[in-house]
Amino acid sequence: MSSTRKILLILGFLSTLAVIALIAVAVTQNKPLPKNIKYGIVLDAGSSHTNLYVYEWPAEKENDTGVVKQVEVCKVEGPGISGYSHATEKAGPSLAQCLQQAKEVIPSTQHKETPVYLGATAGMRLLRLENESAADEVLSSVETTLRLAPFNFQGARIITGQEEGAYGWITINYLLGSFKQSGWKKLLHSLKSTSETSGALDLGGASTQITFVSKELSSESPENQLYFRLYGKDYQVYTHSFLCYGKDQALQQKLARDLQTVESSSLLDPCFHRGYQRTINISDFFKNPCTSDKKKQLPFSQLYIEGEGDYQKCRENIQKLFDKTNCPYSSCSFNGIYLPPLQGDFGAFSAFYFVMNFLNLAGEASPVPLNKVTRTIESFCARPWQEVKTMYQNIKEKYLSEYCFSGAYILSLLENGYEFTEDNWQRIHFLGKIGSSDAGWTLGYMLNLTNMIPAEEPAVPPLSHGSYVGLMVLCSLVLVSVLLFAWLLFHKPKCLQKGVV
Ligand SMILES: Nc1ccn([C@@H]2O[C@H](COP(=O)(O)OP(=O)(O)OP(=O)(O)O)[C@@H](O)[C@H]2O)c(=O)n1
Ligand SMILES: [Ca+2]
Repeated sequence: MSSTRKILLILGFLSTLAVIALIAVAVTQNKPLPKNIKYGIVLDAGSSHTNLYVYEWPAEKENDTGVVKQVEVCKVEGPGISGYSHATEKAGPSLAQCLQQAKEVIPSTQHKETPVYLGATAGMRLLRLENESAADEVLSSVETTLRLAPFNFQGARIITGQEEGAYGWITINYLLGSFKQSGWKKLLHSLKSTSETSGALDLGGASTQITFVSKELSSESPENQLYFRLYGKDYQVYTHSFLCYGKDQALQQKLARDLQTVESSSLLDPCFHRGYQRTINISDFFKNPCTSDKKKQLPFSQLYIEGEGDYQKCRENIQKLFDKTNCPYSSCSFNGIYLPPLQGDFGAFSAFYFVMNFLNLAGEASPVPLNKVTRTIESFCARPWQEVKTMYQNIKEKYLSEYCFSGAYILSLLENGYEFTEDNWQRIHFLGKIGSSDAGWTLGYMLNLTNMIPAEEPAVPPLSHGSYVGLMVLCSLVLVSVLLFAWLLFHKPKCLQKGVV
């Protein structure tokens, strides 16, 4: 064997060894470390009920988008915390069972470091207007209970309508991955220019929020304008929260209007099914800040409501809740509130979803056209109460009896209030969950308070661990093949040489 051949053989052998070593190091050195999971708890103290959410995320990926997910939701028994205004000391203890559930989900070694937040929404905003000291007592009762839990208490407060709108928008766009793409996805998205955000529509029991990115640069109404810098991008967002326009309070407002013209203590209501009856107490009715301006002395203390099941009449009745007469801006939704032109897709959640989902109109696969939605709600309202009740025996009577009103109210709010049309109706997507997480303001609230959404894009390697190892292996294999090929080409072994028999 010639000396050059020997050197080549050694070189070939050494490079094969080097490649094997390289692959071994790449695979072992970059093996992901065992997952270090963090947890966070948010209580959504809504007007109709309280939900406790447990979120988890890998500690080392805290600043990435889309890594936080909901692992548990617990529905607190009984009314929302604002419902404890006559027994404020009972508000806190009502949360005990769900806190116990959170203790079981989160490993006990991590209880102390797990932040817990409580945000109260429109029910408590109303209670604060009606009876401030009762609202304070309710909040201090829930604070006492939360401080006694083994978690890291971070506060219990009434959030503003603006915050509620903004955090709902952050939640859905975080979960939909609209904020940030990394690596190849980012390149693909910038080519397709699809990195748009979705607007957020939230319908609660006592308030409703509309939030979306608006191109209208000059802000006519600064209180509706929010600026965010998220993952290195600026967002100009419009938001408004309508107190008293959640579905329960809208019904109260409608009834308060009806009460202005009733002649006796019984009322024929087109928004309830034929055969349905309900009694309301007049004494408490006008204490509510949503109805107090319609206060009227009546010669009876109870109102007997009887359903009529007439969708068209119900729509006309509800439409009166949206005052379109005065607009001090270039454009308005209703009640003189600024609304820039609607833009982009919208995610509609909470009662928007509960109601449309019940009516099979959420259109999870593809949006249901507006005329079909109208026809469906119209025929649902026309069904007699006995028939509806028999058909849906496992649905709470309170919810079931109001789906006709709610369907008509949702259409009225979207069509008359915000002026969605047949065309852009298709851009509304009714959604309950995105992945495993509920759509709502709680996730966005936690992301903000734990500083998990950076203003600037974090410096991340362009390739994921898997792609990096894959590329290493591929390059190494190519290298070995080239070397082997070169060796074979220049130093054909005897057995491959022509003429050797
Ligand atoms: N399966 C369900 C669940 C809830 N609801 C109704 O939907 C409304 C809104 O519920 P939710 O979004 O939970 O409101 P809250 O958060 O309690 O109210 P707010 O946000 O205004 O404080 C309530 O009237 C509730 O009765 C319903 O019709 N069907
Ligand atoms: Ca809510």
